[in-house]
Amino acid sequence: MLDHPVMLEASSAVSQLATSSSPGPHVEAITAEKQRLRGIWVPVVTPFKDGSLDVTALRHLAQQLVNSGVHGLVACSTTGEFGSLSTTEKLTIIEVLLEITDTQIPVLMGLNGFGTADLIQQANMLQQYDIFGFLMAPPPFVKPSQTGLIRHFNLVADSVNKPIVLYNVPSRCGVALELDTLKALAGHPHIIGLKESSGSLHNLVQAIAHTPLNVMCGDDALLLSAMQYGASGAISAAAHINTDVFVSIYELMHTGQLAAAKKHFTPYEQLIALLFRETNPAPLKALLAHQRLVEAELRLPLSNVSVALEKELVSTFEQLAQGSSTMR
Ligand SMILES: O=C(O)C1=N[C@H](C(=O)O)C[C@H](O)C1
Repeated sequence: MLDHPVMLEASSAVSQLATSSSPGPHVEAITAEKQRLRGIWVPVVTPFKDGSLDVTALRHLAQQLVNSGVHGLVACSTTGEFGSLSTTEKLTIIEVLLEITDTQIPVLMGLNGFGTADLIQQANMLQQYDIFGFLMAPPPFVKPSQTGLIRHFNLVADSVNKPIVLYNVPSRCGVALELDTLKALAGHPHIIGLKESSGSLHNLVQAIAHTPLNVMCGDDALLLSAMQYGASGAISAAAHINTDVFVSIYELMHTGQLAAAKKHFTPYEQLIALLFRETNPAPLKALLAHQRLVEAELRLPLSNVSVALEKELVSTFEQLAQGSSTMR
């Protein structure tokens, strides 16, 4: 792969950056951006129709999320089926989300790949867009050591002039970002946050207590507990559904109204469990298709949920809709 001229360039950038780690003049701006990493951020599903990117549905869905008061959007994350998207499709998605948010709401971009040099190259191309920053997990399948991860993330962070939000999701990556690794990475001026999706409240609390990172809950079922312990908000796939309710829950928690937040959140617990019973985003797409927001179409190897789960999702959603007139 390194024979390609662009890859050679990126590889030499890696060697140069390995010895330097000086923050640039944009560091103060990045510190200000940290204030924006809060609230309910939605990792937007990628709508497909007859095998192609459904730009009309994406535009409509994004507009609906913005109208519902969401604090940020994430493009091309796990929920966005990044692994099945071409570079051209990723750029179209970014363009659509930036057009709809019109600089009013930050858009984070999933930065995914296997090798450091490749990620640096991708990041340099993507940062020409007016995105907020990058959401970055450890490379899946590779299982680097924690030392390797620290060098990897620092080199990518050195090469960009935008914020990076780390993404701890060992179930998908095969390796965790351990606390000492987070502490080390938090020293980089561009690394401002963590999406904690290990499913462990303990890990989330440790990251909040021992690092300066803004910690976003990445496990929808833990939203309330995470915020009780000081999470800045959530990057929540479930918040595609009745987004305004999730925004209200965040606002209530943010203002210390736990009982009221609980009253809103409890009815959603069953729906959240169903949304993750089969691999996200298949259940979510089934429910969004029921709402006629997207087609129930995924790209292989992801496939549609079972008929039984689809029925359960729809009936749980309808029950929520019936109860919502009193809750909203
Ligand atoms: O794509 C995301 O961002 C999220 N992905 C998680 C997953 O699919 O494992 C779930 C979380 O709600 C957000």
